Amino acid sequence: MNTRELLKNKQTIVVKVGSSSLIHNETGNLNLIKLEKLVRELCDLRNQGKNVVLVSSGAIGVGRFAMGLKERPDTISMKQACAAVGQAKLMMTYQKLFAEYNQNTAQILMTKNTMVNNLSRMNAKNTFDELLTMGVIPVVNENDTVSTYEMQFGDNDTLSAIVASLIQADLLILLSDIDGLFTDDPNTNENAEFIECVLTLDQNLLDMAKGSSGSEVGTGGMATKLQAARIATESGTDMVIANGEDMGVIHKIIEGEKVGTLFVQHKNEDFYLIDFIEENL
Ligand SMILES: Nc1ncnc2c1ncn2[C@@H]1O[C@H](COP(=O)(O)OP(=O)(O)O)[C@@H](O)[C@H]1O
Ligand SMILES: N[C@@H](CCC(=O)OP(=O)(O)O)C(=O)O
Repeated sequence: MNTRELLKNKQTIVVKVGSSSLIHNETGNLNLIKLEKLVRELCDLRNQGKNVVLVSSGAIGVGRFAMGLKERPDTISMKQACAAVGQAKLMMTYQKLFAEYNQNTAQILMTKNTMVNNLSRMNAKNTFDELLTMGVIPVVNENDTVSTYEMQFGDNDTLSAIVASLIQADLLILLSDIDGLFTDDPNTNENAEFIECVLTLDQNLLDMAKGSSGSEVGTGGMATKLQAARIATESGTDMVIANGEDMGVIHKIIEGEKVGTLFVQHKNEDFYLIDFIEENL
């Protein structure tokens, strides 16, 4: 059986969706068609008996639109205020859409402290485990409203890999505005070539990922996605980066189709998530 075929057997799946996949670039408002399709795909995974966690960005972008801000907020307090407005709106929209399929959801907002503090981490893990046992889909985001630099993950690519590692998920899917990893940023280099599968994350590969985002609302570009790949694969979780333009890509991945870039897990017994967070984030 090839590596793609093995994705059919994944039982606990974390799906991360970036702001660029949820928000219309032209207007800054929510793309309800995409959200609706995302929700349908996730509910179908639940119908297949799989455990599902959604890590959703978009709080700051949605809040910015609601407040009528033309520019990206650049101060911490402005970002926090936008996130406070936007997270509530985002969650309200998710709950409405999930309710159409009778699917319960829960909101989990995390900071770096949630992970580095032993008690908080254990509480978070217990909550995830209990929710998944009850068939709920947790919707996770960074707690941007209270996060300042010292306690921030800073991007949801990293956060989603941390969540996948915490709950020992067997697959992490990052949905972005790009088909996967290329040899260079295809938005600036037309000769960039698509990479279908990555077995080893070496320096050569890390150098291909540029940090700047391709959209008005995204954060971190490809660099944070490769950092996520390191956390996931060393924790024993396969990871796929795919294009969220068509949310149908989720079932294609689970059916073993060759879409997106697959990073094959190679569990490293010497990889300690908390050490990694303290040393790198
Ligand atoms: N090597 C690379 N391969 C693919 N995309 C890259 C690469 N380097 C940089 N990028 C950029 O990363 C962007 C995706 O990241 P980002 O905008 O943060 O999306 P998201 O909101 O989905 O997290 C792409 O649109 C692309 O411009
Ligand atoms: N926590 C922030 C998003 C941070 C982030 O990583 O954004 P993205 O690059 O769009 O996944 C928010 O909800 O606006």
